[in-house]
Amino acid sequence: MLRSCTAALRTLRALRGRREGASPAARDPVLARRWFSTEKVIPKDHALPNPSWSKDLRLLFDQFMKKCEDGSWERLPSYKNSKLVKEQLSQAQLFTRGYEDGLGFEYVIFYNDDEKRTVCLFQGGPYLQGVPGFLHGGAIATMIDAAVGMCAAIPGGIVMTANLNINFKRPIPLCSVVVINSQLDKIEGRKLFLSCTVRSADEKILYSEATGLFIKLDPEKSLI
Ligand SMILES: CCCCCCCCCCCCCC(=O)SCCNC(=O)CCNC(=O)[C@H](O)C(C)(C)COP(=O)(O)OP(=O)(O)OC[C@H]1O[C@@H](n2cnc3c(N)ncnc32)[C@H](O)[C@@H]1OP(=O)(O)O
Repeated sequence: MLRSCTAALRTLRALRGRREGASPAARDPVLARRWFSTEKVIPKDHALPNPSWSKDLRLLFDQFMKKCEDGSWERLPSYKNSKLVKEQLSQAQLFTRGYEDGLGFEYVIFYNDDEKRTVCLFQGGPYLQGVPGFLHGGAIATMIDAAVGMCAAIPGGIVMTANLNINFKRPIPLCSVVVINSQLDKIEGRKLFLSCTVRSADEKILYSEATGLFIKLDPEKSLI
């Protein structure tokens, strides 16, 4: 936990240095290599380990990657930008991917098609603080929405959250790793009903429980 916070703060210090006119490369060669690479820019898959990931997150990631080997689970890639956005919205980014590595939402989602469920491994960084030392409830809700939404979107296609009901049972320590288990419970026409739990990496602490209703968009209806 301490190491991941340290890595996140290193990024933060380098960014501050950049604002103040100092070269991040001079301050941090690791960041410099990452930022000033001459390689062709290709969309970055953010659902892969980076140096801000804690040992706990790496360990769980490796365990799930092993489960992917027989095809029962698959890792879902994740990108900041969507090709769907129009030119004037070219700065649009997926909310959960708008932070430098380690400062905000670090996560990866795995999907099991037979069981219609996802497991999201999530490490909330220092920019997501609410009560000092703990994650902000809105950040937890965001991550639940994204994880449960993904579980709905794979079978449902383009869906939107109509209702999300969360019970926050225990505060989540900042920079710790939690496991968000989401399950598709029922489909009724365009309505997808899901539930989820948020637990500590060792599964001993139940932090939050939630239920969600997602609606498959009707192509005949306009959103506005
Ligand atoms: C492949 C995709 C990739 C995506 C990648 C990125 C994923 C990242 C994931 C990020 C995830 C982030 C996700 C986000 O951030 S989504 C952003 C937050 N959500 C919104 O902004 C949604 C706003 N709401 C709407 O636009 C509309 O209300 C929607 C589209 C949801 C439904 O309007 P629509 O006109 O289409 O449907 P309808 O009104 O005919 O209703 C249909 C049925 O549903 C029932 N109903 C409706 N609402 C409720 C309710 N609140 N409780 C109980 N029931 C409700 C209704 O009674 C009816 O039932 P029935 O009469 O048929 O029995």
